[in-house]
Amino acid sequence: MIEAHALHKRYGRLLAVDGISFKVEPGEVLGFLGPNGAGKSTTMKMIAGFLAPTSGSAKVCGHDVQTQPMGARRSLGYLPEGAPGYGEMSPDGFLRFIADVRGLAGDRRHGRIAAVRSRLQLDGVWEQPIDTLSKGYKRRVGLAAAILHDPPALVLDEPTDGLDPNQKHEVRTLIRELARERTVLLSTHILEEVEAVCSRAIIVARGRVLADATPAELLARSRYQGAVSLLAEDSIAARAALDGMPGVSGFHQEGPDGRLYVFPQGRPVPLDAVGERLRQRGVAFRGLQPERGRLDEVFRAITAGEEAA
Ligand SMILES: Nc1ncnc2c1ncn2[C@@H]1O[C@H](COP(=O)(O)OP(=O)(O)OP(=O)(O)O)[C@@H](O)[C@H]1O
Repeated sequence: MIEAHALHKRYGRLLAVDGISFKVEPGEVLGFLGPNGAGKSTTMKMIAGFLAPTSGSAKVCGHDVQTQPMGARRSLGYLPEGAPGYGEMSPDGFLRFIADVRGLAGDRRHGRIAAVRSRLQLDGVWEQPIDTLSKGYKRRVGLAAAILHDPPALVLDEPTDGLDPNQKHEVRTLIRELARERTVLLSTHILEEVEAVCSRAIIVARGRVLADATPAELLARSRYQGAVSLLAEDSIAARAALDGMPGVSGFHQEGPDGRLYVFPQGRPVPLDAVGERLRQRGVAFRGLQPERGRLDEVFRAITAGEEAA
């Protein structure tokens, strides 16, 4: 379990974190989401014990990060933003170094290094300087270091930032696997990541929590949820045909192909009835489909006007 209680962090005149509280239970992947400068990294550094809070506290598996740092550090794996330091070292040297820092010795040390080498598929680059690895492999080395001591809780700061789509997919699959037996807090500003790996998301801006919900609950706030969309040969005729239809609240046309969105009123727009009505009125159309809602729109609505100065 990871807990934050009224965390505050002040940098001079800037209150970067302004009373953030949450709990992450085992088996949960909590996405920490927010615009640039929202206070995500600062919060994660306070949970990881790299930065002292101005006030408030954090606990990892019941250990207070400030007053019981040894217990908290033992229980937590932390992936900082960007690439691992010590770029001149190979994954082999770096992970042996981390094992020393973590106080791993004997069979356990040997076993854990072999376990992360295999789990993160580092065989092919084991002796290569980290500086010369691709971003995807660098991130794998960072994750290997974070889980080397087999901690029950993980804090991952933007784990897929800067990776190409294949590497993103690979790291997300790994996170989902790791999360099965752990508590995971990850920060991101990539909305698709929330849907791909998170069981819950907290949206922060200017150091405050603005929303705490499951991805499905967030999607339910989208005006696109329950809408249908279609490509009409004559979209003015399509609008005229559907205008006033029960359950339809309005229209919006967008995108390079001029897709027409039909918004719901109360309950989802009935897809079949829309198709039937267009056919009856002789309006040619294709690509009629239901819409599931858009996280980007919900995120924008929640954080509008909340960018850091
Ligand atoms: N050491 C520091 N000294 C002064 N200000 C800082 C320091 N570290 C961060 N800040 C400021 O605190 C605010 C929060 O920064 P933080 O890095 O926590 O945000 P973030 O949500 O992680 O942003 P990003 O998505 O860009 O990484 C920003 O305005 C940032 O400029």
